[in-house]
Amino acid sequence: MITFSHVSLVFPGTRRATLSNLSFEIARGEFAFIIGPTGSGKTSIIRLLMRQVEATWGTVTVNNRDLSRASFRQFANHRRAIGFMSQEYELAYNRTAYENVAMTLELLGKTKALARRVVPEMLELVGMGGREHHYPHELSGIDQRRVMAARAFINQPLMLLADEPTAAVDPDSAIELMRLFDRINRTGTTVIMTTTDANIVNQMRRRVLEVERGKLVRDQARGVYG
Ligand SMILES: Nc1ncnc2c1ncn2[C@@H]1O[C@H](COP(=O)(O)OP(=O)(O)OP(=O)(O)O)[C@@H](O)[C@H]1O
Repeated sequence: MITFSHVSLVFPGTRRATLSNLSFEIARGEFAFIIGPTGSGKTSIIRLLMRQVEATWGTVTVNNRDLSRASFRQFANHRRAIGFMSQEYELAYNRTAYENVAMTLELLGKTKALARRVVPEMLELVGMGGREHHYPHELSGIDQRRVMAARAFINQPLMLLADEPTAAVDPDSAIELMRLFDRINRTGTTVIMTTTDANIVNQMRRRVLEVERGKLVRDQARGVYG
């Protein structure tokens, strides 16, 4: 589903390559952690997948389509197939949990009737059933992340990209969030997640891609943090 083929990324005005000659494949339905120290290039991999940045050399292919050659329409379809969750608390503060999740559907031009049917189901799935009408400030950090996950997943994307989603979450809550990601993964969605949290990587035992100074130094099935 995803192929990085000899991908290098050099940001304009910088001397050192942020990513150097990265090659790997991720199959549909996989769950992969991207680990590595701060500044190693984890977020840049996610940004390449979203085509927020383009490879300087090499190709990033998703579903046999070279992202750098995608037409505007193909790019729009590509972005619709991605659910994204960052490490920021980024719910709209003046909207309820329900409205925050329904917003994704609204942006995609879906009807309110559809939202009324699927949003409560999704909030139930992430463990927020009965709290649809709570505002973000009334929710704990972990519950806000649950709503963020619901928002990223409501469109049933082919892949869920998460950039350090457990940052600033206590260890128990981080594990809970991982159970949720596991549940999402079991529906067939490919999950790719950056993290520096050894505990969750060691508990989940999923594929581990380790980057160090922009190079892929380890690709291990059922890996540990190391
Ligand atoms: N737009 C940019 N212009 C120049 N350099 C950049 C840009 N974006 C990222 N970098 C550099 O690329 C390197 C890798 O950054 P990246 O955010 O991918 O690392 P990371 O592993 O995700 O780090 P963190 O754990 O801190 O998020 C860093 O040295 C960063 O300063």
